Amino acid sequence: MASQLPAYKQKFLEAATSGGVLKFGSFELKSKRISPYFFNAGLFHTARLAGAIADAFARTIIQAQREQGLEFDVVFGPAYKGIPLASAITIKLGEIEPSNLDRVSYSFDRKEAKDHGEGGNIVGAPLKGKKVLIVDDVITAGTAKREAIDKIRKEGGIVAGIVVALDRMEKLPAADGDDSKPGPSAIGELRKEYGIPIFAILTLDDIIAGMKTFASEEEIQRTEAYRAKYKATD
Ligand SMILES: O=P(O)(O)OC[C@H]1O[C@H](OP(=O)(O)OP(=O)(O)O)[C@H](O)[C@@H]1O
Ligand SMILES: O=C(O)c1cc(=O)[nH]c(=O)[nH]1
Repeated sequence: MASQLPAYKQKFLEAATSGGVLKFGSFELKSKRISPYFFNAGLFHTARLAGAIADAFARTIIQAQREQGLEFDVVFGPAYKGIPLASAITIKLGEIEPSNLDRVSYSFDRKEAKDHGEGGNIVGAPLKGKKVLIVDDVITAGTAKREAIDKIRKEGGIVAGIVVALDRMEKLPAADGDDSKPGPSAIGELRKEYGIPIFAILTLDDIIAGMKTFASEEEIQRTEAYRAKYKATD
């Protein structure tokens, strides 16, 4: 239930709801699935909402450091929505734990390489030899995270883990295109394949539990039906 979430996650869910970040309707995803809900992290654009998402990420990251030994030098945000996240989270980490975390840098990629000036693909901290933590808004099929991992490795970085605002808890797209069959989760396969830890502030289950207080019965039913259709087996 949403009321059983830790206070900082509950606060984040309330910020997402009050900021209109969580939308209901019909949305085509990067994976081409048609979803009745959409988490638009681009709407965390006011000082208050940008602070709220950065705070929730920073607390999740610090908890993962304390409890699971997560170690990193650079916070990397994949273009585009990961870019403001990486810079805001880095500032927040330095504010919350200056003695330990004001040494952390941020970095992000360009969707298209720049061929003049400093050139290249990466803006911010160089990644060579660094432990790199990927931060992003949402994980659905994991495609964007695989692309980010490839880019970081190509630059000589070591991927330390991934933190997302929302795990949609979806199965990997089926190789034969038949999404009606059960399948493993995008997040679980990434963990196994790359041997990295992955953390999410919220999951679809948290959102559905929270929806009882702010969404219509029809929106809840459509979101539950989508979860039943695409939820991973693990
Ligand atoms: O788990 P996946 O199936 O990869 O999908 C989720 C990703 O797709 C979107 O990014 P997109 O590449 O559309 O870029 P944007 O940040 O420019 O919106 C979204 O911001 C997530 O990062
Ligand atoms: O899978 C996606 O493309 C996606 C889902 C979502 O909820 N939000 C988003 O920005 N992208």
